[in-house]
Amino acid sequence: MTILIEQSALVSQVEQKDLQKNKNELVLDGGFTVPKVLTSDAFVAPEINSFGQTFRDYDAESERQKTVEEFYRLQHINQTYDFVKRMREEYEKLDKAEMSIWECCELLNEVVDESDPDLDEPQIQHLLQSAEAIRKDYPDEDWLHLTALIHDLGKVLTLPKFGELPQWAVVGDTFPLGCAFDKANVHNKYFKENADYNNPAYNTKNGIYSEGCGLDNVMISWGHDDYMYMVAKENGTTLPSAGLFIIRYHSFYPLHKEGAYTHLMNAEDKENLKWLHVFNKYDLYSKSKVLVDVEAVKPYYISLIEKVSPCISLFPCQAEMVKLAIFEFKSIQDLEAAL
Ligand SMILES: O[C@H]1[C@H](O)[C@@H](O)[C@H](O)[C@@H](O)[C@H]1O
Ligand SMILES: [Fe+2]
Ligand SMILES: [Fe+2]
Repeated sequence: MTILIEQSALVSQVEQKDLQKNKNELVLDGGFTVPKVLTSDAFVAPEINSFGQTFRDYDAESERQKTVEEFYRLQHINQTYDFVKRMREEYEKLDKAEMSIWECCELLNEVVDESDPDLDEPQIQHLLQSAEAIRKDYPDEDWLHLTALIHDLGKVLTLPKFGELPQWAVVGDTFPLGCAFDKANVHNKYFKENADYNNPAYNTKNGIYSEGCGLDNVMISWGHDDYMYMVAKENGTTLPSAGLFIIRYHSFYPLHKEGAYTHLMNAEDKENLKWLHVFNKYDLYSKSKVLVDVEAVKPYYISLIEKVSPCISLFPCQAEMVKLAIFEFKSIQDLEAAL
């Protein structure tokens, strides 16, 4: 996906020095500032989710609780250092299929995320709910709208055409491998059954890493975050590094919400984390049973996509997909026909 972000998106904010004292403004170390526009239409984060619980309550009795806990049991047992290494190698191959970003969004009509206690709607709704929410408060930051729109696109990995990976290999919070599992991870008791748990090379605070090594050097559990980051990089994206950081680490709740594993971050990670904190509010609290009218907002997102990227290359992992990948697919229909 080639995403061209107008330089002015960030630079123009420098001129807004007179707003710098406004507490609704994000001030970055580089001197860039991004005002949050407060209008009567501002996004208001709800206190409870659609199931009557507080958000991200993994123990509250609800219709989702058992499914979600079983998801984390499987995720914590199966995501090992070796597994992540294998998945990265598999997806780093340049085999590709092409489709438009919007076509890819529509595929998420078929995906419901089993790890999520707050939402059981098709994921296309989540993409649009989060993008619409962030758009309300940051109307001029189109790179943020786009980041929200694509941040969970990697969940297509659960679909047959993309390898039909089990949910534990695609969704849920992420965590590092190669160092000790932190208690800040939800349902962390299931790590005891992970093959890495008793490996002395991996079960100390730093494990195979050194303090401040930077998250880029850390093996994080495999899923839609890292996959989408890879897709964006391979497609030569020009999204700002904060956008890429959001895509890559938005599920790393133990770090961005609980402050665990922060000793692995470097200075650039710390800078980008500010943006992830901004983004997280819209990612989490926009989850709702009040659905976005897809057809009504489609023209805006199509124009946004056209502005930045007409098509996106995705990396399938199944053997038959790899064979087919020597062709360039212009649309999902072509892909289906070839299958
Ligand atoms: O259940 C959710 C969902 O899978 C999100 O897409 C992910 O980013 C979150 O971290 C996770 O808690
Ligand atoms: Fe996500
Ligand atoms: Fe999300």
